Amino acid sequence: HLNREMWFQDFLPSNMCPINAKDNTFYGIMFDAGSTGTRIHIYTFVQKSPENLPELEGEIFESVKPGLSAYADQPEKGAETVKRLLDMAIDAVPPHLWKKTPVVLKATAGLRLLSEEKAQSLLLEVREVFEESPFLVPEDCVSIMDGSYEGVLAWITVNFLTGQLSGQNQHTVGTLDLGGASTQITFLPRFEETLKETPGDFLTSFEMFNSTYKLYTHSYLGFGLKAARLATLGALNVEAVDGQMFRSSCLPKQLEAEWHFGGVKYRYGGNKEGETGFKPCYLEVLKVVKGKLHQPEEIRGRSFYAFSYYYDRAVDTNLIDYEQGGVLEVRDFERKAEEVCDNMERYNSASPFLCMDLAYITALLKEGFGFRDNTLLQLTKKVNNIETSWTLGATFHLLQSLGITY
Ligand SMILES: O=c1[nH]cnc2c1ncn2[C@@H]1O[C@H](COP(=O)(O)OP(=O)(O)O)[C@@H](O)[C@H]1O
Ligand SMILES: [Ca+2]
Repeated sequence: HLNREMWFQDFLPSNMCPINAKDNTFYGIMFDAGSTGTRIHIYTFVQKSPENLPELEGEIFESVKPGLSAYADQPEKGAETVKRLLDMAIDAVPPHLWKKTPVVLKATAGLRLLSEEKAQSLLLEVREVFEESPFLVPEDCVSIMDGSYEGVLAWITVNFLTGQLSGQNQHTVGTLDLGGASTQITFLPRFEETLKETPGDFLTSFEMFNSTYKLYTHSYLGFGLKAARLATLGALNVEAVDGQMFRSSCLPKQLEAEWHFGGVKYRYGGNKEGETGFKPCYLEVLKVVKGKLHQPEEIRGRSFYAFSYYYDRAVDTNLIDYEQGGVLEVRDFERKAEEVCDNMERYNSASPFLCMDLAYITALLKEGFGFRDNTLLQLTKKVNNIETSWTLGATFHLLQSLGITY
């Protein structure tokens, strides 16, 4: 369970407090070592006077691909990618504040799936990079984050940015994060019934503004979009993948190609002789999710914020605008999956996995979590120009635990 500190009361969304003079600026650096990429988030906070609350002023964001787990056998090279991103922070943070600016890296599903030994040697190399930097390096500066934190911290970010964690009328929103290797669902249950019928390890409590929030949250390892591709192909947890050809009705008939994920090379292709298209494809992806996820009744009637690969695939298929995002219904993903899967030749300039990805997203939402066709999804990349990522929630926690904010 999360600790029950009240770490939010010192922060207000910057749009709620007009910014005047920058009397006192401070920074926090959070690295997201995701399964498909490594990202740096450099947050700027302004504390105008001791009695005023610090405000989140802005963010500098940069990312590199692939993620650390692709360097499982070359940890030093992996750490080098982190170093290059950290050099950005050297430029962004004024020298006199370097020593007061904490830097932390949290890894998610990519490293969770590696062997303990390989993951630890990667983290060790990153730690050395941090220790050689001029920044404040806390004791626990590099780690693999627990999946339940990932969901809760993203929920905090979104609800903080939308102003739901302050003031009276709090209408918190649930969050859906679809990563490469894992996926998270998080919401604040409104009904006693939900708490009763939910397994204990899906509930996480914490306190803020003198209220205790008991969140429903779960991270499904192996249910991220890229892990789901492997599962659909039947290549997940297969010992000797070398040379083996994995085929699917979700891929263009004539396709034969190679794909690298998590340091492993996979050969995959279409159903040359057999069926292709939405119907057979949906049956394939259904096997990956059916009966594998907990379905809280309450989410059927609620709307959710969705980001990461939900956002990316909606952009790729023109369901939403890249800059604006937008509101979709679950059935919009299904319609688009049908359109793409039944016309793969027309979409062959896009990723060969587009049909599989859309079919999987549809199956995950409908058959996995149990959402309705008309459940509303707010697709969001940024709120007030800040990335919707667990990293902001993690930075609040970090600053509070270091006593940088009171
Ligand atoms: O800061 C961010 N802003 C927006 N999207 C992000 C951010 N960080 C990660 N993503 C999205 O997350 C997805 C990749 O997931 P990731 O590599 O984090 O896998 P994981 O969460 O399973 O470890 C991509 O869709 C990527 O665009
Ligand atoms: Ca992620």
